[in-house]
Amino acid sequence: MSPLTVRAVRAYLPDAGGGADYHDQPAGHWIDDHIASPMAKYAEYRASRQSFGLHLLGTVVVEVEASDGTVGFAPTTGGEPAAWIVENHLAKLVEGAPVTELERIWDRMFLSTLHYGRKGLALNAISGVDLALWDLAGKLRGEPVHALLGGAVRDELVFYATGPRPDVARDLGFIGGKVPLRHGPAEGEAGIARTVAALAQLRDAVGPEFWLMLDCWMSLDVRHAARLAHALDAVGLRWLEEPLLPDDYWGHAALRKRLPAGMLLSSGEHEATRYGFRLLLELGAVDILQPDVGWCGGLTELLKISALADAHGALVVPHGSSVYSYHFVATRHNSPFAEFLMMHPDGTEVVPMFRPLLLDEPVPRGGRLAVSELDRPGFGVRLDPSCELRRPYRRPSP
Ligand SMILES: C[C@H](O)[C@H](O)[C@@H](O)[C@@H](O)C(=O)O
Ligand SMILES: [Mg+2]
Repeated sequence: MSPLTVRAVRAYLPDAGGGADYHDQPAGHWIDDHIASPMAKYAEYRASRQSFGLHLLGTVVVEVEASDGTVGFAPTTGGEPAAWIVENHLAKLVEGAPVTELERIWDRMFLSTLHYGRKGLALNAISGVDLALWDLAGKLRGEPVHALLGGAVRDELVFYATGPRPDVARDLGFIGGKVPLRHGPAEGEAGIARTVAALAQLRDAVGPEFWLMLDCWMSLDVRHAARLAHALDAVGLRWLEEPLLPDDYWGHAALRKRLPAGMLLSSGEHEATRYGFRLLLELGAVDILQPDVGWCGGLTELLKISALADAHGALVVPHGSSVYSYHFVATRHNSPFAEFLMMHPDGTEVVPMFRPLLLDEPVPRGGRLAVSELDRPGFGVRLDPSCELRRPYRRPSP
């Protein structure tokens, strides 16, 4: 019997916001409420990250159809430009390939886009195709992706929650709460004082044992980050996250040496491929790597990043990406917990992270998720038919 091949690759855009581009939310959502960013040095862009376009790309849904009609899919961030890359470039390299050749397909997608890729949008597009191929592989075998990855090393996943209410996260059973930094260097000492007061209040609310983390979303410089970290020493932060520009590997390494004892440094959600993460590891820049499986190159690349990190004794706790990272976390010894992004508008309820895109999207209950809840073929989720999709770069069927 001839091997199954990829018959078609398609890229769709949902008509609704949210989904994989979870920053694409209506006004008033906590995730766009005065959160520090590199653009906050410009006062007009300080109150909202949407004001400088953080939400503009939107979600892209990639489908890969096998020659027997089976379809795998995955969403990621990238919107219409990513759809163009998938339909007008990557599809040329993927259509006709045996569905089992994920490594060779990945290599061809990465090498053929080097002249405009390496990181960012092109790697988001490659990640979407790669994740859709893993979903297809599971569906063809009738196995959940975690089984294809060598099987679970734990029976349940435990989660920390990212959002504005770590007090609610604690009551919901999460192991920790990560809050966004709101005041960057442009707000000077007054900004530091406001952050210290807010975090001290949160520490009082959650008690001494509950993990508290601060996500700085690339907004600081080494000097300000070191000053802020020491001002927060009494709060007992578990880690300081992504304080500097992602390309400032050297700054991360210098800052890590200047943090208070016991405060870890995490980064990586805007990094891509084993090459970028190798630089973070070899410079001793981070304690915890946080690749996003929809942005770093997909699951095929995340496995390489994970093995490299493991050899360096670093943890890999993927940036919130719903089921697309849960199957991975379930199977990796150096991924002891996972992130859950609280996408409810005020962060007080657990709702599916990629809503309104998916059906059967599992969510933590009591801050935990049994691996058995992932035991459906592929990534175990379906597209919600009520979420309209359009295909802007439709090509004639092969
Ligand atoms: C909450 C943070 O500001 C980001 O919006 C979030 O997407 C990311 O940095 C995270 O770690 O979840
Ligand atoms: Mg982050």
